Amino acid sequence: MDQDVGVLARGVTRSFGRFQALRGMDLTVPYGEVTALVGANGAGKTTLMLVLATLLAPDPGTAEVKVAGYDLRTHSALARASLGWMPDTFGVYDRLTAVEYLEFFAAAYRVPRADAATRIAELLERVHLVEFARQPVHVLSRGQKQRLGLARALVHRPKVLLLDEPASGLDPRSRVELRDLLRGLAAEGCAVLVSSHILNELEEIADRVVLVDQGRTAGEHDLATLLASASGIWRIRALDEDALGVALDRRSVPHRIASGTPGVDAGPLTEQEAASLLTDLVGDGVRIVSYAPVGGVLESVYLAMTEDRR
Ligand SMILES: Nc1ncnc2c1ncn2[C@@H]1O[C@H](COP(=O)(O)OP(=O)(O)OP(=O)(O)O)[C@@H](O)[C@H]1O
Repeated sequence: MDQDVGVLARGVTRSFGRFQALRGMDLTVPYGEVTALVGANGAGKTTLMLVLATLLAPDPGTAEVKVAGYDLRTHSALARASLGWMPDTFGVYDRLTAVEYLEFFAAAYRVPRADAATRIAELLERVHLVEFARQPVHVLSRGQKQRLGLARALVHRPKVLLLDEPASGLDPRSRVELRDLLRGLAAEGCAVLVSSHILNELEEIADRVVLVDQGRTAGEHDLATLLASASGIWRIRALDEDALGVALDRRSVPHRIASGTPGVDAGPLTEQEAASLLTDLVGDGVRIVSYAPVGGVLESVYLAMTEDRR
């Protein structure tokens, strides 16, 4: 059964001196899905990623930690060969061209020379860096370097992909492309783990979300279930807001005027309730201009989780 998931971690602990950064982290990253790692600054996301990438040893008390079916404590070289890693900040060798940079990593991962050239051309295409193929890496912008880093992580066709804050330096178009790329890799069977603070975007990328808090896993959720079960406030704008207020009163839906922006905030409502209410309001003849949850679901869950630390 262990072989069937990309990452299986149970009770992972890791200390730096007396400070326990990971206090029992649990995580499953299935193949064919994108799993999001979400948590506040200092929650332990990067530390966990470094452990999974075989760059940091877990403490001896760790119960279980496997990547691609390999126990990291006994078979870390095999695990490393099966995983692609993209750190949040990474060095590039400035004097190399983009192609030379990828050739270097292809050789390090022992990709056969004959395959490497085709693979590199395909990857440059995939991350939209074809025109920079022969340019030295130092001319690339931050976002372009990040895309090169992603190509580097994919050069040996890893089964497990670990990405720490991959969207942080990307412009909106590149983020959409990253999202499509990650969804594509998952569809091809890859197990993808991604950490990010851009919660609304994670909602579109991820199938599952793992919430981490102060070095522990606070919850593992299927995102569709989380979205369906979460109750939130919905901001509604109508051409005639008085008519909207009357209709909401008649249906006993709690609501108030939105502060600092046009519209009415109604709820809390689940997605199901919100969908039914929209149908009812349209049936009542209220002309709706916009209708959307205030903030995302992940954002609400995240804020609730971190509230006591403000
Ligand atoms: N090498 C280290 N030495 C000492 N403490 C460390 C070290 N690396 C991380 N820590 C501590 O471990 C905790 C977790 O850090 P980590 O970088 O994993 O958090 P994070 O969830 O990735 O945060 P962020 O969202 O800010 O990137 C922090 O309190 C940090 O100060």
